[in-house]
Amino acid sequence: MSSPSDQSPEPLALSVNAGSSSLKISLYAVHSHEFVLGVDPVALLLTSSISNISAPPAKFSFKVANADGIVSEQATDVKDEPVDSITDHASAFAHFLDYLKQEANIDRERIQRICHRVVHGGNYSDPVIISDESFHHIERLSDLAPLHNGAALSVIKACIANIPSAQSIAYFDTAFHRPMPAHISSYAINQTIAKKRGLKKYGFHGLSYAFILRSVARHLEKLPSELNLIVLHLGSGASACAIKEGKSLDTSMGLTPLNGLPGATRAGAIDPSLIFHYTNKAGKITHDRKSAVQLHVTEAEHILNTQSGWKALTGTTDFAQVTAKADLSSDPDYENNANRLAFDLLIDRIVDYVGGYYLKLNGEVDALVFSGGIGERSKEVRRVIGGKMACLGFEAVDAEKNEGMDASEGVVVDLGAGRPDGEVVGKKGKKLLVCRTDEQLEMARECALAKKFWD
Ligand SMILES: Nc1ncnc2c1ncn2[C@@H]1O[C@H](COP(=O)(O)OP(=O)(O)O)[C@@H](O)[C@H]1O
Ligand SMILES: CC(=O)OP(=O)(O)O
Ligand SMILES: [Mg+2]
Repeated sequence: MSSPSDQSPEPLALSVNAGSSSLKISLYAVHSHEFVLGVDPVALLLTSSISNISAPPAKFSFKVANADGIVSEQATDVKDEPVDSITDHASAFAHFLDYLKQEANIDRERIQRICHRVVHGGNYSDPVIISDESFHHIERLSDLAPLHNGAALSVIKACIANIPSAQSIAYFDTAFHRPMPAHISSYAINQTIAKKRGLKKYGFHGLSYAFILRSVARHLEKLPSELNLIVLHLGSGASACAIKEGKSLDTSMGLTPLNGLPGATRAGAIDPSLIFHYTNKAGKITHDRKSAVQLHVTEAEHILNTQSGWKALTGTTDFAQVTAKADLSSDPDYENNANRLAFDLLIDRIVDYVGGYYLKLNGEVDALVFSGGIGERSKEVRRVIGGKMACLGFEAVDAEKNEGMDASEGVVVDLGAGRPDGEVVGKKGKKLLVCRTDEQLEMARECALAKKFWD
């Protein structure tokens, strides 16, 4: 096991990203609190991920960065080690802390700030220091993000207990979407009830979209406020976002992260009446004993959040396996190949959003960006979606760049091969990009630059 190269007395910031089926944790040295264009105020020391938390055995990875803050694909630390003792986000974090203590030469006392990705922040628009009040605010929103907020709170509790020297700060996925105009974020329901109960589109994956916007702006040498993008964040939970002049215009998730694109265990958008025909217990409250907080979710929400998506269609939550068995080179046989049905269904739903967002942006789109585990790794999804974009004037997918994506370097990779008519788009727009999103870095960066959190 290599040791982190950082032995300087700079403060450290830990960033924790509790996803629906994963926990991703990165540790950074904080170099500066000043904004300098193109320079990161933090440097990565190590990163760890625990995946498959909802489809055991969970898999643990732990990698130490080199002196340039880069984790190479060849890093020899732990990779995808199955760990039976990990059954939820709290035990995943405990495993990480044990590992940090035993294997990495890090003094926990040096960790001064811990940034937590909290998926639902309601009307909070800025990050908040964890206090009794903010903790309870996040707890009250747990029913609106049943796979997420409780998991984040369990890790926040573990940090308060095990790293008492550090201050915990919550960063919200919903914050990025606060600028959405009311005619887009409102549902066509009674507005008195909607306002009283906060029933509107909040949108999620906002930390990822903020990171992608900044990274693509850097890549295209433009200001974020000059960019119109359609971004696909395709992971265990999947969403799309239309970004207009650097602000969220629309996104596919809604009041909760259930709406929109289907995911590993989530149905995505359905006719809301469907669930009452699926089960006659739809309205019954279920008590999820595994959840770290008391959840009041209905059987309907339980089924649509945890018993649907790729898991229901194919039996696996891993889209790589779905793709491998989809037999993409033959005509579809949906009756006999559930994997092909799942693959084509995802493509169909992505096309719905991309087409709609293209019109909402008046066809003025700088780039379509793929991100998340599926967007960054599935050459098949990128090839098929990329192919469909050509009719809108996007560059064609360069097959070699697309196939070689895993081995390529950089945060943003351009897949474009010029227009089919031979015109090379260059910096004019309608590019096909992949962005290796990093919610942990987004939080650590924002934290380092927020002087109010360091006074
Ligand atoms: N080569 C691949 N092809 C298609 N999908 C992949 C591939 N590798 C990983 N994935 C998918 O990416 C998902 C994880 O995405 P990620 O964004 O890391 O998840 P999370 O939502 O937990 O943060 C996995 O569940 C798997 O379905
Ligand atoms: C909001 C959401 O679904 O997040 P994740 O994909 O990390 O589960
Ligand atoms: Mg995620």
